Formats: sequence, C-alpha cells, structure tokens
Amino acid sequence: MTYDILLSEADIAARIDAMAREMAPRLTEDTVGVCLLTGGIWFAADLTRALARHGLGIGFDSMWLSSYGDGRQSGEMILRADLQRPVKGKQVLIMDDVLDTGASLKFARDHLLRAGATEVLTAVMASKPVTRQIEADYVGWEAPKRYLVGYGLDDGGRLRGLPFIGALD
Ligand SMILES: O=P(O)(O)OC[C@H]1O[C@H](OP(=O)(O)OP(=O)(O)O)[C@H](O)[C@@H]1O
Ligand code: HPA
Repeated sequence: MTYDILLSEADIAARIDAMAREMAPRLTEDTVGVCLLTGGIWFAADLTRALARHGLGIGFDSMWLSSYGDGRQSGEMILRADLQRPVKGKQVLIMDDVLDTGASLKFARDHLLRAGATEVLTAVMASKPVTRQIEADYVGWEAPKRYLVGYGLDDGGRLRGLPFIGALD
C-alpha cells in the first residue's frame, strides 16, 4: 500500500502540545475527556498526556461509534458502547482523530448533552475542508480533502498504527 506522508510525528507532537496549552485554561480537573473509539484512541492518549504536562489531569471516558465500517463513505451511525460513568453536570471534552462530514461529532455532542453534560467542547486532530453542521472548538491540523490514514485513521481497519498522517488517494 502506498501513501503520501502529510504530517510527520514531530509535527503531530508540536500541534498537540499547542492545543493542550491553548485549551488548558478552559478546563478543570473535573472535566471529562471522551474519546471516540476507535480512531480517537491515539489522539486522546497524546492529548491527555500533553494536558497532564501542562498540569491538568482530566477524567477519561469513551464512546464507541462506528459509521464508516470498512468503507470510505459515512453510513449508518452505530453506538456500539456508551460511556462508563455519568456526565450529568460535567464539562466534557470530546476527542477524535478526524472531522469529516461531522456526523460522528454531532451525534456524540448531542448524545452527551442529552446525558446532562453542562458544556461539550470538541477537539480533533485533523479537520477536512467540508461544509457541515458542526465545527470543532480545537483543531490540530487543517487537512486536505483526501482519504487519510495513520494516527488512528484506518482503511478497512488497517494502517491506524502509522505514527504519522498520510493520504491514500
Ligand atoms: O465526520 P465524520 O464523517 O463522521 O467522520 C469522522 C469519523 O469517522 C471515523 O470513524 P469511523 O466511523 O470510521 O469509526 P472508527 O473510529 O472505528 O474508524 C473517525 O474516527 C471519526 O470518528
Ligand atoms: O479520511 C479519512 N480516513 C479514515 N477515516 C475517516 N473517517 C472519516 N474520514 C476519514
């Protein structure tokens, strides 16, 4: 499989450190970080550790959402697993690898507000130039409109573990 490398490991680390520095003053130790599984794992792990380096130990939970399956188009949204703990009365920070159509982020935000979160902030590593109903509060990288892989992003379940972000097409 061939791909172009678009964002290096060092660039990812620098951008996440900048995001953590920017968002830290708005968060507290009571904030709950919510990782959107599966693709968000790598970004959520790095962002929460970057926040800890900036002196902030936020909570951590996950929601398992799936809408692409093994394809390259957004499809039916499936909530495979919900949060472990209640978020009622909490500030929440959603963390995900990519913002594309926005369907996943919107579903997660609406779900968390219905669950009683008082504020839902959103952070994504990459954002594609797509017209959509939702934008993220924090964006690590403005990506091109290409099919991305690596750093959590998969092609049919493969290539998530690449330490950089690449594009297949
Ligand atoms: O903005 P959208 O068009 O909704 O696309 C973004 C979502 O797509 C991917 O999830 P996917 O459904 O492929 O599941 P995954 O996390 O297992 O890769 C990715 O991890 C985001 O959550
Ligand atoms: O470009 C992408 N790559 C992998 N998964 C995705 N989910 C939405 N967009 C993408």
